[in-house]
Amino acid sequence: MSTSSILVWFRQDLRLADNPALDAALASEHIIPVYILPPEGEQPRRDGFIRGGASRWWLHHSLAALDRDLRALGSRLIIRRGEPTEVLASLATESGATAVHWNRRLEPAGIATDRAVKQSLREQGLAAQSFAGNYLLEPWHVLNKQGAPYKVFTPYWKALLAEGIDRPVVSDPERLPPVDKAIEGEPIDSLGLLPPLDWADGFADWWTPGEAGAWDRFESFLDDISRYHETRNRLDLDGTSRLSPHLHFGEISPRQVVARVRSEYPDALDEKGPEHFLREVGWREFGANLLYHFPQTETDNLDARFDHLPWRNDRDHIAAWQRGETGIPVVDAAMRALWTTGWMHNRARMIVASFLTKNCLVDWRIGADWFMDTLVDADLPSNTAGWQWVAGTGADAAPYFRIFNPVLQGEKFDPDGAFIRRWVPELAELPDKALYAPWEAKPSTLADAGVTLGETYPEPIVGLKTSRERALEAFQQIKDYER
Ligand SMILES: Cc1cc2nc3c(=O)[nH]c(=O)nc-3n(C[C@H](O)[C@H](O)[C@H](O)COP(=O)(O)OP(=O)(O)OC[C@H]3O[C@@H](n4cnc5c(N)ncnc54)[C@H](O)[C@@H]3O)c2cc1C
Repeated sequence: MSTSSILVWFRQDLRLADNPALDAALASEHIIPVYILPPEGEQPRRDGFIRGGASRWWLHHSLAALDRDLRALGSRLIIRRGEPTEVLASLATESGATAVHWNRRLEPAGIATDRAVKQSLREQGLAAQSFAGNYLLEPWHVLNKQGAPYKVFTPYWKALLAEGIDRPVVSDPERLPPVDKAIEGEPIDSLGLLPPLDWADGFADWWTPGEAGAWDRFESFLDDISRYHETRNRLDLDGTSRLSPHLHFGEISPRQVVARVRSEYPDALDEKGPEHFLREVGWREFGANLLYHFPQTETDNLDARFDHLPWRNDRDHIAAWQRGETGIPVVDAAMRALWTTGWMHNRARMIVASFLTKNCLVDWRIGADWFMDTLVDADLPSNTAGWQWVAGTGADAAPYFRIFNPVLQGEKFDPDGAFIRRWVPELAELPDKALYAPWEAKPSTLADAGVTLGETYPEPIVGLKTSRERALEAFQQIKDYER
C-alpha cells in the first residue's frame, strides 16, 4: 500500500462498484471522496440553464445514499461548493493529497470543466487522472471506416457490437480508509437542492435514489426482461426498467447492466427481450456519441433547413402542454404523470414531443428545456437527441412528415385506457370509444360520464387534422434549403 493520499472526485458516477476512478485509488493509504457543487451546478447548460428541480431532488438523495454507503465502509463524502479547480486545489493542500482521480463527463460543459481542472491541477504539481466510467465505450472509439462519427443508429449499434459491448467491470471495495477528521465538508441539506415547494414530495413514492435503489429496480426488472420487446411500448404497463435516472447519475454503470444481463442470458443478443433492452442501452451511447461529435446540437438543429422553420411558439399552447391541459387525453396524461413522478415513458415522450413540435409548431428547444427541468433522468445527450429525433431536426431523424396521431397512439399503446384514466381522472367514466378523442363523442356520452368539454376538461387546443396540415406546409417552405 502506498502512503500517498488521493482525492476521488465524484461527479455523475455516484456509486462505489465499477467505479474506475475509485478503484485506481484503492492502493493508496488515504482516500478522500469528494463531491463539488459548482456555483450554478455542474450541469451542462444552455444559456444559463441549471440542473432542474426534479434532477436536484434526485441529486440530494443520491448524495445522501453515497455518503451512507461510504460510511458503511469506513469513509465519508466530503461535500464542498465552488469552482472545481479551486476546491480540489484547496482540498489537496488541506489533506496533503498528491493526486486527483475522476470519471470523465462527455457533455460539452463537462469536457470543458475536465480540461480546465486537469490543466490547473497539473500546473500545481498534482497528478490528475481521468477514467472512463459512464459509458460502454467512449465516442472516439466508435467511428466508421473513414474515421468519421456515425449519425445513424443502426450502423452505430453494429459498430459498437463489433467493438464489443462486454466491457470489464471493476469490483466494489470492501473497506475504505477513514477520512481525517480535520477535513470538513458541507452538510447535504445546506446545498439547497430540495425544492422550496412540496411538489416533489411524491417522488419518494416512485424512486429510491442511490446504488442500492438502482440494483433493486434492475433486479426486479430482470424478472420481466424476456417480455421487454412486447411490453416496452405499452403506456399502461410497467414494462421498462426505469433505470434512466440511476444511469444518468451513475448509480449503476452501463457496463454493469450489460454484464448482469449477460450473466442471466449468455446469448442475450439472440433473445428478443434482452436484445431489445441492450439495444436501448445502445441508444444512450448513441446520444452521447452525437453530442460529443456534434456539440453544436445542444442548441442548434443538426439539419440546418430547420433554422428557417416558422415556429409559432404560442405561449398559451406551451402553458397548456406543460400543465397537461391540451384537451388531447394521452398527451395530458403523459404531461401530468411527468409532473407527479418526474419520469415519462419513452413512447409518451415521443407522443408529447411530436404534438408540441408539429401540431403546435413549438420549437423543440422549448420542450427540451421543460423536460430538463422536470425529469428526474434529465440527461443532456439523451434529451437533445430525443427531441431532435422527434422534431425531425436531428440525425437519423423521424422524417418531418411522420406526425404522430395522438388518438391512434393512445388506442394502440394504452388499449384499455388505464393510463389515461389514471392521470386524467376527470375522463375516467368515459367509455373506451370516447376516451381517446372526447371531442368526437356524442353529447349524451359525455354527459353520462360527467364530462363537459371546456369546463371539466379542455377542448383540444388545436385541431389534429388542421394542425397536421399546417406542419406539413411549414415543412414544404423549408425543404429546399441546404441541410
Ligand atoms: C423527447 C425525448 C426526450 C428524452 N429525454 C431523455 C432524458 O432526458 N434522459 C434520458 O435518460 N432519456 C431520455 N429519453 C430517452 C428515453 O425516453 C428514456 O431513456 C427512457 O424512457 C427511460 O426509461 P427506462 O429507463 O424505463 O428505459 P428502458 O426502456 O428500460 O431502457 C433502458 C435504458 O436505455 C436507455 N434508453 C432507452 N431508450 C433510450 C433512448 N431513446 N435514448 C437514449 N437512451 C435510451 C436509458 O438509459 C434507459 O434507462 C428521451 C426520449 C425522447 C423521445
